[in-house]
Amino acid sequence: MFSTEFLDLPPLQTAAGTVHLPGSKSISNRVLLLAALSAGRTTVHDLLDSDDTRVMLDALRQLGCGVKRSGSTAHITGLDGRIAAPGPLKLFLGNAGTAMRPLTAALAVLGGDFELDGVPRMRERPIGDLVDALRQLGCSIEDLGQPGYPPLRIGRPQLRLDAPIRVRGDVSSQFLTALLLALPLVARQDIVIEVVGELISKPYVEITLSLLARFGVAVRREGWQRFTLPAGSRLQSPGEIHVEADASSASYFIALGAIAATAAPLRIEGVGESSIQGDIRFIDAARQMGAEVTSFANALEVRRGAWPLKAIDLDCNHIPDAAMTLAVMALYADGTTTLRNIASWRVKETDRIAAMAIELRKLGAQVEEGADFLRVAPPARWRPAAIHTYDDHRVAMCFSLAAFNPAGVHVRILDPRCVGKTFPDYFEALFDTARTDTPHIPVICVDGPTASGKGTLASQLAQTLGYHYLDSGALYRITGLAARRAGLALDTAHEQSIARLAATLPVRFEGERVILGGEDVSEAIRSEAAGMDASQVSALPSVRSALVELQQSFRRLPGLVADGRDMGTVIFPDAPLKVFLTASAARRAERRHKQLISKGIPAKIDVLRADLEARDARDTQRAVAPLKPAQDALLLDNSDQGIAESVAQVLGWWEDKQSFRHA
Ligand SMILES: Nc1ncnc2c1ncn2[C@@H]1O[C@H](COP(=O)(O)OP(=O)(O)OP(=O)(O)O)[C@@H](O)[C@H]1O
Ligand SMILES: Nc1ccn([C@H]2C[C@H](O)[C@@H](COP(=O)(O)O)O2)c(=O)n1
Repeated sequence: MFSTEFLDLPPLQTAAGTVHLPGSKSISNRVLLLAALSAGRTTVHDLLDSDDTRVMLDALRQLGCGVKRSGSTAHITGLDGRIAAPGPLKLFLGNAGTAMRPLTAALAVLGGDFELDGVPRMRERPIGDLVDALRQLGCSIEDLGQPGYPPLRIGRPQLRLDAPIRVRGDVSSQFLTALLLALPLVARQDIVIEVVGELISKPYVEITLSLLARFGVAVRREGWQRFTLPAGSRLQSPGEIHVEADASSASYFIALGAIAATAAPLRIEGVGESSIQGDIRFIDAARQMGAEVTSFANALEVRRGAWPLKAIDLDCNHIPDAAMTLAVMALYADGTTTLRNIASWRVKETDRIAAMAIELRKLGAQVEEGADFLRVAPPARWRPAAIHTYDDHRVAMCFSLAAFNPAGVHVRILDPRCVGKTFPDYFEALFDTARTDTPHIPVICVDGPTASGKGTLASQLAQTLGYHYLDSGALYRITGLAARRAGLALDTAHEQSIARLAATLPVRFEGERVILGGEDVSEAIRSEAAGMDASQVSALPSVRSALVELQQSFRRLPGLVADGRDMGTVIFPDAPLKVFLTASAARRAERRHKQLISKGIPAKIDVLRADLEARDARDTQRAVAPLKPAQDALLLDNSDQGIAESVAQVLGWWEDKQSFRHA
């Protein structure tokens, strides 16, 4: 997952390959709660691992439920309708509506002493209609803050089950879902639920009914107005259950295929058109806009059909979450798109109608918003934009698709980590399937003499920007080590043999570790002697040529920070930012001395200084790719600068080259 403050998306052009979708959030959290409340042990396969499922699992553990996880499988030992830890207990449910609403209902009918709360936005998400329904039933629920919103305190109920329970269905279908999931716990007699108002997001209620059936409870439904839980209903574990991949998450890749899969279809693994999730009907909307979608049992293939996409006017009540993706597809349409009946967007993770309108306008679109609709006309002129994401995963994911704009303007996604709610590796999946010409992939080069702090600076830049990192010196160090181990003298007489070694290095980078032929050589290549050997082999032209392609292969989306001696002059001459980092020899010797001593390696400062000056001399005087600043490099002497200052300086230079409008 990208945990950076922002993520810059360079212009993206096409898409291809296969994406494997994570499990559905809606199904995962329903299944977890049902498994926890039921009798027996349930093994849940393909469970989504995300912020929302984590808060649900934590809450279930606190309630005394047995939870064991291994990878995407969870083993839940159910409570069989009795809470092992009836409180007092405080449950923190983040911003997970799929945890807050059903847990409120389940705990309220079972009774105990519980306080349920979440992040500040959760305190703005209404729950009053559910609380009203539960109070009709005789549940004890106290508003601890603003009435009708979390936090809530739950006490012991005095249940009255004979009269129908009336619940509003026109604000959120989660209120009805919460009652349906909780009431089998107390179905000593038939329990009737009546929906007041037009029920929205019906497909989500269908998911609830179908999962209840898997747990042995057959709800009788009369239209979408009346639901009966038969007397004697009891939640019973099905033993094993598989979570379908998330159909709402599929929408970003269906849209990606429609916008950018020009040569071959994009394959989406995990859901097919027969999914039980309502958002799968996003496919119909995408087809209307021009996508060519083929469905398989558990996969989809999508490619671009009509281009530009066709503008649509659509009632989106049945696909409330996925419909946000349509708003971004509308940027690529041949006219104005109208998305109707989306009032529920206003009470989601953020006010999504307002958020989408503001951010789409930043890109240059003409947008009109109403209480329950959004109208989007594509930009006459695209503008680069920094997209505010409002701690809303869907805003972040759908706006990433704006990076395919034909004007090639850059898009910055602020707080990309918010995708952790449902699709932690969303951006990784996007970068695996998006394609762009290599020159579009940004590279920051940091060249300079030894111990100037290149590695420190470059790796911190990469971390801050979410870019890949290339320590090119490590490749010469590994080559030197491999040559020594092969018994080769590091001289021109052995140049071809060493070059052959370099071209076929069995090297792997695992985070900070360097693995050569299965052996961890991370420490071995860091010695001063290995640095000298690297300097020697790096003076051999054939060795340098042998390593060019490998170094250039590190240039991958979303970008690269590379450090070395010739990054800006030879390997990435088109890099948009080149930094030549220096510090006085005295200061560099001091730093190296400190570095070695801190690792328990004895060293003498004057010897280190002589060594690094010898290395500087060889690196700058060699015939091929000598150490020197590229013509367009910015010089940074950090002799009197700390690390943070150097990093801030270079980030400032990088920022000056960007053209984002900040919100
Ligand atoms: N601006 C700075 N101020 C003080 N110390 C620094 C600064 N930059 C780096 N250092 C320290 O100097 C030491 C050498 O830094 P680093 O390993 O990044 O240098 P390098 O240029 O990559 O060296 P080499 O080319 O030999 O790999 C490290 O201990 C690092 O923490
Ligand atoms: N792009 C590069 C990187 C490194 N070298 C050579 C010269 C250095 O002395 C040696 C070790 O590099 P370090 O790990 O200290 O950065 O490798 C080079 O020629 N070109």
